[in-house]
Amino acid sequence: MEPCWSLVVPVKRLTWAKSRLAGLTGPRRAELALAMACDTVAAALSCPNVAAVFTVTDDADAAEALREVGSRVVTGEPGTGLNAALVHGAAEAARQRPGDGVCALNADLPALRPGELERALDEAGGAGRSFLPDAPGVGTTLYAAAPGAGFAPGFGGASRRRHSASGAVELRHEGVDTLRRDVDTPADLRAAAALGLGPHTTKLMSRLDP
Ligand SMILES: Nc1nc2c(ncn2[C@@H]2O[C@H](COP(=O)(O)OP(=O)(O)OP(=O)(O)O)[C@@H](O)[C@H]2O)c(=O)[nH]1
Ligand SMILES: C=C(OP(=O)(O)O)C(=O)O
Repeated sequence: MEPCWSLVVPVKRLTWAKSRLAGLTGPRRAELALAMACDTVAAALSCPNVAAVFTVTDDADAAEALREVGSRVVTGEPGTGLNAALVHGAAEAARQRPGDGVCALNADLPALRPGELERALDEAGGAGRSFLPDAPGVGTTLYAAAPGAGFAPGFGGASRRRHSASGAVELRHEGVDTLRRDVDTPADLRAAAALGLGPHTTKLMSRLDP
């Protein structure tokens, strides 16, 4: 099958990222945020229906590493938060790959398996605008706009309810555990580890103090 999705993956400046993990990793928090982003991007790029991954970041260190794993880095976001950064990335994706569906994917999915993303995107292709709630069922890990559908993400806080109220279709929950398993807290990281972390995060975790 021809790849038909452009993914937009937002990566916050590393010094501000993953504040809820500060207690676990101390000064390694930024490295952990970047390792999880690299695993997310690498898994997404292995997905047969993903044509390109656009990472949106104004962090120079993150940009270098994210380029190395194969993403196209988009800089110059407005600086007004996550949804504005996603819209900025989606505009660049549409410029470079007109005709693709555009899908926002959080960068904190270190256990992501390409087959799960492939299945969700296949379903999203027939749904106009769609989304997948995170594992706790409050937030969102993926928001997709099929070709021709408007891209209007509403991430932040209780975004599952917001996306649902906007008329976006909630995708099936079955068989997509790694796609829903975002990592904000130490407990989330343990849950992701139980699913199987990607190589960047695994390598970093092995260096962290017990
Ligand atoms: N480019 C960009 N990415 C963002 C921004 N805010 C959040 N993100 C990204 O959006 C996704 C979800 O982010 P959050 O969970 O809200 O923030 P976080 O830094 O991951 O974690 P906390 O500090 O614990 O809130 C992650 O991939 C972040 O890197 C932003 O303003 N710009
Ligand atoms: C921004 C979101 O992610 P998180 O739960 O990681 O803050 C969200 O779920 O809308």
